[in-house]
Amino acid sequence: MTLRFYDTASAEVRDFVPLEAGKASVYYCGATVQGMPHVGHVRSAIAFDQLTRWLEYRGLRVTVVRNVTDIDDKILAKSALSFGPDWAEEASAKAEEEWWALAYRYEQEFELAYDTLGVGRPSYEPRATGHIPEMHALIQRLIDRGHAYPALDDSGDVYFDVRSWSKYGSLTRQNIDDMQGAEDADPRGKRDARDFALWKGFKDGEPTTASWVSPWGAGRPGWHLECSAMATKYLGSQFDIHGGGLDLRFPHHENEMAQSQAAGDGFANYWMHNGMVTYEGEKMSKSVGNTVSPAEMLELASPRVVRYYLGQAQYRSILDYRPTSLQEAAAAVERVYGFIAKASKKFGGEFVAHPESSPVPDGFGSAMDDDLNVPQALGVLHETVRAGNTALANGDDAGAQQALQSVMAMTTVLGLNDVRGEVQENSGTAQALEVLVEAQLEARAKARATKDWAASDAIRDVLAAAGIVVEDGADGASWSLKRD
Ligand SMILES: Nc1ncnc2c1ncn2[C@@H]1O[C@H](COP(=O)(O)OP(=O)(O)OP(=O)(O)O)[C@@H](O)[C@H]1O
Ligand SMILES: [Zn+2]
Repeated sequence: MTLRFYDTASAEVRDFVPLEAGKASVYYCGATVQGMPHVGHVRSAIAFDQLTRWLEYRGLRVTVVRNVTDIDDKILAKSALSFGPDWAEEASAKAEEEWWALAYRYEQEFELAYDTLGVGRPSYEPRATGHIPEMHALIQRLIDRGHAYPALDDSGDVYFDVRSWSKYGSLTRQNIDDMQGAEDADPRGKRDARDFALWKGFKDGEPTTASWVSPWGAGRPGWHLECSAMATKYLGSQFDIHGGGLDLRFPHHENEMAQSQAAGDGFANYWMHNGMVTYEGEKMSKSVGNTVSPAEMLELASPRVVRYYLGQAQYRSILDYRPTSLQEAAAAVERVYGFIAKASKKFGGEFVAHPESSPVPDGFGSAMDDDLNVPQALGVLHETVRAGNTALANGDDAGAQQALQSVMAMTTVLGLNDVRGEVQENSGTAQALEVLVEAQLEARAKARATKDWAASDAIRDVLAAAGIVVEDGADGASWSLKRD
């Protein structure tokens, strides 16, 4: 079996051949921490979390770097607003908030959303502000090779010279003359309006804390440069996969690729881009104001349902948000976890204790190998659940146990068992709950045997109040946790 991914740079699905056998290095663009996360951001992180988990499942040792862009025009502008009369940010925001405090506050909101929804922590999460020397070194290499120049005016900026790099535009297959100008600086200081800022000279009125000394004068780095410097610092001058949302393909990734390759680095071998979460057809975006935050979605559904919903489409497709889609996801999760609960109660925790050591079905594996075809993989998951339920109903213990192990392996590799705030089927909490509820059900059975209906109903009410549903069947009472 071969892993294959769609590579945006070559516009084709390519066999994945890592630079170093048995290893994979992945960099994907993290958040510009200028505001609250929305579920579009989280979908991106879930897509690359699925990639990481799948590479690991296939036996690769994966190094993942996801940056935090903690210095940026938008962060400074938001902080400046907090000092000015127009301040009208979210009620929770403190007035007069320094840019670095604002960035850190939002960084933590992103971390909380990632953790709640089971996005594994990367191997490392560099902040742009911690890598200024590496950025200077990259600018210097570009100047030395004739691909960058200090601004022609006195702004103190340094620009990448797009005309000096013949491959400029190759990631997005654009002709340089058809491209828009870069809007990050006054065009009077540039050789070409498309030249983009590597370094932004300090301007009056900006906070001095957002300024670093450099050979070209005080200032701060440009966004594109930040990612190039951080990716190569940790993953080397050439690495396997660079990821991010499709909206970043141009100009961000085009510029990253141009400046890194012009500096002499091989840079990314594969470029992978997740599709957008849209709301009524339009990209969910802070600037459009059509966002749904993870916290809002988590009021409508449990973390596992939200994770399922955001991760169920193939990562390159558009996910158009409709509130009813959460109900469909909830029903799917209910089917899968209803089976896990029933079967693990019957066969005990050992069948779900080490899901990572059980293999996934072949059909699931080949779907994931094929550019992470999650919808097809989920088809196999649901088929296995159906087969497991049939086996349970027919008293086919071996078949049901096998289905249970497969289902645990599949849900684990999809990250559905790492969400926060759900009782994990294989945890000590689940086992303790099992013992306590069974004791209650035994007491209830005794009460019923002596026709003490008041006592039996009282036990049922206590369990119901704790969110436990009791069902009486031919084989006695069974219980389950009430789900969304
Ligand atoms: N609506 C969306 N759907 C899917 N991925 C998204 C969406 N919006 C942003 N992303 C991705 O999330 C990651 C972090 O994004 P970043 O902080 O740069 O946000 P952004 O694009 O500036 O968001 P916004 O447009 O809301 O300001 C990037 O990989 C980006 O492509
Ligand atoms: Zn980036």
